[in-house]
Parts: sequence; structure tokens; C-alpha cells
Amino acid sequence: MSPLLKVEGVSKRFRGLLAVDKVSFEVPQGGIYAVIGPNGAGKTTLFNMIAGVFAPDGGDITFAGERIDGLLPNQVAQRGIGRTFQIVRPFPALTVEENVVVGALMKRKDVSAARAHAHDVMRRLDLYDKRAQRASSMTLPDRKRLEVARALATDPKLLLLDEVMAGLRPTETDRIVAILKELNRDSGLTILLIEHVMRAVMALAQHIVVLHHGANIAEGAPVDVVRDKAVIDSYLGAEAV
Ligand SMILES: Nc1ncnc2c1ncn2[C@@H]1O[C@H](COP(=O)(O)OP(=O)(O)OP(=O)(O)O)[C@@H](O)[C@H]1O
Repeated sequence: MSPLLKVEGVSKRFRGLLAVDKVSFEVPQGGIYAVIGPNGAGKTTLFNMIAGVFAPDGGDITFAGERIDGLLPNQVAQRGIGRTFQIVRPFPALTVEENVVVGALMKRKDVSAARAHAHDVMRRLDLYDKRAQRASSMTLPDRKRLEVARALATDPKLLLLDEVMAGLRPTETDRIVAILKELNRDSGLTILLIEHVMRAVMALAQHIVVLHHGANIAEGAPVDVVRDKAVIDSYLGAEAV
């Protein structure tokens, strides 16, 4: 089967800095893959290229058989890639429900259909009881789940998650991990996550890609990647293994 997402030799330079250096990997339909690596390794830049924020300086990105590198963010989103941001950015003055409806309207013209879909998504993310609350008054764990809900409301085939577990306690991390596993199992949602919280990576990912100084230094099954000497030296440290 052809992969849902194919990243081939993708690079991005910011002035003198090679932020992403000829990175290649594939994500199969229905997979949960993770990108890990130290701060500044190029993970968010890679996501930004997949999501259409930056065009790569070199390389190809193919999604569902179509080249998407160079498309604009809304064109990428229309094709079925939903994303969250490292710094959560819901509309603060809107309620939880209104925020999720905004996402749902991307693929729906009808507001009542968008609202019905938003209700579905909020139930899945344990946000339904908080739907009337303003985003600005939410706790961090709730805002993180709202960020996932907003992305999910756009009906993605591929969900890009940028550090959704950061700052959460282990019980809250486990709650999001369980929700993501359920979405993957029930709807076949393909997930690519950037994550520093290894507890979540090990619980979720079937395959890990490791970036360091922009380059892919290792990839494979989680059990193998965490024992890889280059990964331990550059990122995990010996105590993590
Ligand atoms: N818009 C930009 N302009 C200039 N330099 C940038 C820009 N975005 C990222 N960089 C630089 O590119 C490099 C990779 O950054 P990136 O944010 O992709 O790393 P990261 O792996 O996501 O890090 P973190 O784990 O801290 O989020 C860094 O040196 C960063 O300073």
C-alpha cells in the first residue's frame, strides 16, 4: 500500500542555518508515528513544511498520492491534514464550542451540521461538558484537548500534533494518549506527533523518527530507537534507557 505521507529529501534553510537537512520518511495510512529530537533539531520546521507554512528549499512532500509542498496552509488543510500548534492558540474570547465549530466549518457550509460535528468531536475529547466555557478561562490540560479538538473538527486524514503533552501531569498525558489511541483505532486516523514526553511517545508511537541538527539520525521501532547510541548521546541520555 502506498504511504499516506511521504517526505523525500526535504530541506529548509533560514539564512545561514540548515534547519532541516534532507529528511526522508513515510507514514502509512492508519499509523501513529513520532518525531523526536533535542530543542532546535528542526521538528517544528518539518511540520511547518508539511502544513504549508513554509515551502521546502529542496525535496518533495506527497500526501495521499499528491505533491503538497508549496501549497498554502488552507490548501493543505482542505486536503486532509489537521495540525495543532506548540503554543496553543484557540480564539480566547470564543467558547469551547465556538472554537470547535470554526474548525468544523472548514469542510461544511451549514452551521447546524458544523455544530453537530463539533458536538461529536467535543464528546470524543471529553470537552462536551465544558462547551459553554470561554477558551481564555480554561486550564492548560483542557486547552490542550481543545487544540486537538479544533484540528480534529476539520476532518483530517492525518493529524499533526506539536507537543500536545508539554506541561501536563502524567495522568493528563495518559488521558490524551488514551483518546488518541481510540481515535486511531475507531476512525483509522493517521497521527504524526512531535513530542518530548517519552512516556507518551512510547505508549503511542509504532515508529519513531529522530532529528538532530536538522538531519534524520535514526528511525525505527521505539524499543530499538531508544537503545540507539546516537539517539542516547544526542537526546535521551543514558538514564532514559
Ligand atoms: N522562522 C524562522 N526563522 C529563522 N530561524 C528559524 C525559524 N524557525 C525555526 N528557526 C530555527 O531553526 C532551527 C530549528 O527550529 P525548530 O523550531 O524547527 O526546532 P524544534 O526541533 O521544533 O525545537 P523545539 O523542540 O525547541 O520546539 C532552530 O535553530 C530555530 O532557531
